[in-house]
Amino acid sequence: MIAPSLLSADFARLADEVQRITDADWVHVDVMDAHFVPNLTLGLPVVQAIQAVSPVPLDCHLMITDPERWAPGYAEAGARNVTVHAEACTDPRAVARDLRAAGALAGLAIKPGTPLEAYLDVLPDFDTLLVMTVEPGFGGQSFMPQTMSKVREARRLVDTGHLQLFVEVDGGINADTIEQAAAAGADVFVAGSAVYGAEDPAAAIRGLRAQAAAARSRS
Ligand SMILES: O=C(CO)[C@H](O)[C@H](O)COP(=O)(O)O
Repeated sequence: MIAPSLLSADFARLADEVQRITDADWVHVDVMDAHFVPNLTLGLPVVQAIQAVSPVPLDCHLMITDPERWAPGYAEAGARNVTVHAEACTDPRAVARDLRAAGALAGLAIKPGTPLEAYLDVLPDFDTLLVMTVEPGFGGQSFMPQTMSKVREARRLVDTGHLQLFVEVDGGINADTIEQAAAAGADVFVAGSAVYGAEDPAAAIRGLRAQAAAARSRS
């Protein structure tokens, strides 16, 4: 699945920007609070407005502190998937339970320096594992190949039946890096600049999806 990140879209024209990516599987919405990450983007009222006009399901990535308090609101707004950061949670299982009860898939994100092993016990309660392939906070950064060991391990756990979730990657995903992430076993690819920076976003989405599918079938 390809999930273009609105972080690279024109924030003054969000309704038009979601219409440019109707070929996408999810639209990725980065919520940043200038506290968990050193950047500030948008919050629930804007997500509600996007939800009302988006033909594509929303994938909300909450880079915020106190996700226990705020995350369920994004699920109640109708987002398909809501991801919280493991590093920000005091009780990840409780967040997952609340997200699912509100009708969303529950996602857990880990930063590049966070080991997967630290969260293996809670992952059965989640539907999505987001492996950050850059430090969260800004678009346009370089993909960190050292994060692929976590994607490979998550893929192995899914393929052997120990976990049942989507493996998502986010940060620096483009035509030069997507095959590496697909070969490692990712299912969902967030791409900001590679889609919204392209002359034809729809063609960019199709190209990335074809590259990922080919790399996955070769691996
Ligand atoms: O979560 C993010 C940053 O924290 C963004 O989704 C991500 O960086 C996408 O942008 P790009 O594809 O340009 O790297």
